[in-house]
This record gives sequence, C-alpha cells and structure tokens, in this order.
Amino acid sequence: MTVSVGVTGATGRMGGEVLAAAADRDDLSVAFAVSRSPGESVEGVAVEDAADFADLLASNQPDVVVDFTGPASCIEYASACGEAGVAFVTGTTGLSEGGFDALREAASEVPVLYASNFSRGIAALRRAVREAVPALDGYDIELTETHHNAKRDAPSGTALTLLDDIDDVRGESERVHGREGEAPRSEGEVGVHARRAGDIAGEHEVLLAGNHESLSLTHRAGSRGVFAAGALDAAAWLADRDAGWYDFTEVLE
Ligand SMILES: NC(=O)C1=CN([C@@H]2O[C@H](COP(=O)(O)OP(=O)(O)OC[C@H]3O[C@@H](n4cnc5c(N)ncnc54)[C@H](OP(=O)(O)O)[C@@H]3O)[C@@H](O)[C@H]2O)C=CC1
Ligand SMILES: O=C(O)C1=N[C@H](C(=O)O)C[C@H](O)C1
Repeated sequence: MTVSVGVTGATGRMGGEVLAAAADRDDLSVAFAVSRSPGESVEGVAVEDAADFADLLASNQPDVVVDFTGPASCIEYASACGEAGVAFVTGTTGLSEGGFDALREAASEVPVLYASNFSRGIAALRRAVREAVPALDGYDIELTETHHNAKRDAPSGTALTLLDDIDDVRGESERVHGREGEAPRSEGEVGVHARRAGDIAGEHEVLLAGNHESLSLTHRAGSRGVFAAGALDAAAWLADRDAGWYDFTEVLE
C-alpha cells in the first residue's frame, strides 16, 4: 500500500527536505504541499495556499500530514487534521504547554506523532543519557546544543527532551541557561547552552563530569535529510494506527 502524504511548510528548510526525501521513496506519494507563500513549486511539487488546507484535506484525503512549521501553524494544521480524520506527524518545536494540549486534543480524534528530533542517532543518545546519568551519580551535567543562525526557538526541542530524560532518571533539577557573574555552579543544577552559527544542521552534547573524569555524549546531524527520512518513516508507520498519541521510539522498535 502506498501512503499518501500532505506536506505543510513546503517552502521552509524542512518542508523542502521532506518533499525531496518523499520523491526517493516508493512506499509514499505526496498528495499535496502547502505554504503561506504559495506559487512556486518545490522539488517538482506544486505548492498550494495554506489558507486552503482544510479543502485540500477534504479533496485529496491523504493518509497523513507531515508538519515542520511554527507553533501556531502546527496547532492549526493538527486541529484541521483532527476534524478531517487525517493522521498527523509533526517535528515542529517551540510549542508551549497549551500547544501540546492542542496536539493531544487532536490525538483524541486521529493518530498524532510528535518528535522533537527524527534522527535515529538522537534516539540512541537519549537511551545512552538515561543509562549514563544514574551510573554517574553526583556528576555535574552540562547540555550544549548548536544550530544554524536562522533557528527561532532556544533551547532546541531536542535539548528540552534530553533535559526531561535527565529529570526522569535523576529527579527534577534546576536548569541554568548560560552562565554569567561570580556565583559558582550549584550542586545538582544542569547548565543549558544554546549556540547559533552558520548552517549547522543540529548538534547536541550532554557532558557529565566528576571524580576526575568526564564523559561527553554527542550527536551531530550531517544534514536535514536525516530528520526528513525519520519523519517519513514515522508517517508510513502512523498511517493506519488508531487515534492516540505516539512517540518516534515506537516507530524504531
Ligand atoms: N523534529 C525534528 O527532527 C526537526 C524539527 N525541526 C523544527 O521544524 C520547524 C521548522 O524548521 P525549518 O524548516 O528549519 O524552518 P523554516 O523557517 O525554514 O520553515 C518553517 C516554515 O514554517 C512556516 N511557518 C509557520 N509559522 C511560522 C512562523 N511563525 N515563522 C516562520 N515560519 C513559519 C513557514 O512556511 P509557510 O509559509 O508555509 O507558513 C516556513 O517556511 C522548527 O520548529 C524546527 O525546530 C527542524 C528540523 C528537524
Ligand atoms: O530547527 C532545527 O534546525 C532543528 N530543530 C530541532 C530541535 O529544535 O531540536 C531538531 C534538530 O536539532 C534541528
């Protein structure tokens, strides 16, 4: 069975990557692509007006929509998918608690899969962090993420996911964003550092140090293609699921 996919944010960096990756797969076809700036085609796919999204869902009836946009758009697209009965995969970061609530509301109607990072390497990094943190009890933890200079949200969605993983295995800790002034590091805090430079696709490092040693767990994305491929794997996996909230780790099982 070929899974048909609607793509939002088609004129954005990730939208273009998703369309390029979809063209290379024979298990998926692109039903339509939308942007708030329609008119041009991307990767040979005509880009339609995002204002017509609900009509496009009704007329094309895709199996799943893949979304990499901004928090407000993501919520609107998810709600429309919920109403139209279309599964929704999103990697959009920077969502507020209210934004996640809106996604969960859509998940009561259709399958919804959110991942702050669609690379397999980050899934492995998360497992490694969950093992290393309790194994190195009392060690200082510093998290650094580095991204291209056009990224809007900081810290990255992946950094927030890693921080939640650390809290899950170690208990809730104070997050200190950057550091300035004279106060020394306090025990148990987690330092969080966001760097923005050039066209870096995405790097995340969790550094654990203590007892005259340090352990650095680092992931570097070589290109955005790795995120697009993971999101399309998620779309193919999600298409025939029941309504509910799904995680990328389930796709990889
Ligand atoms: N989970 C993952 O693996 C990954 C997640 N991301 C996330 O995906 C999202 C998009 O990233 P990226 O493609 O680099 O971003 P871009 O700015 O290149 O593209 C985003 C697109 O989203 C739309 N959009 C919606 N709301 C806004 C807004 N408020 N400001 C600007 N654009 C908006 C625009 O398209 P339109 O004109 O159609 O509205 C825009 O082209 C981000 O949240 C990013 O963090 C990125 C890479 C991997
Ligand atoms: O905006 C990006 O580029 C990326 N965003 C995601 C995030 O916020 O974690 C994932 C990836 O690191 C690239």
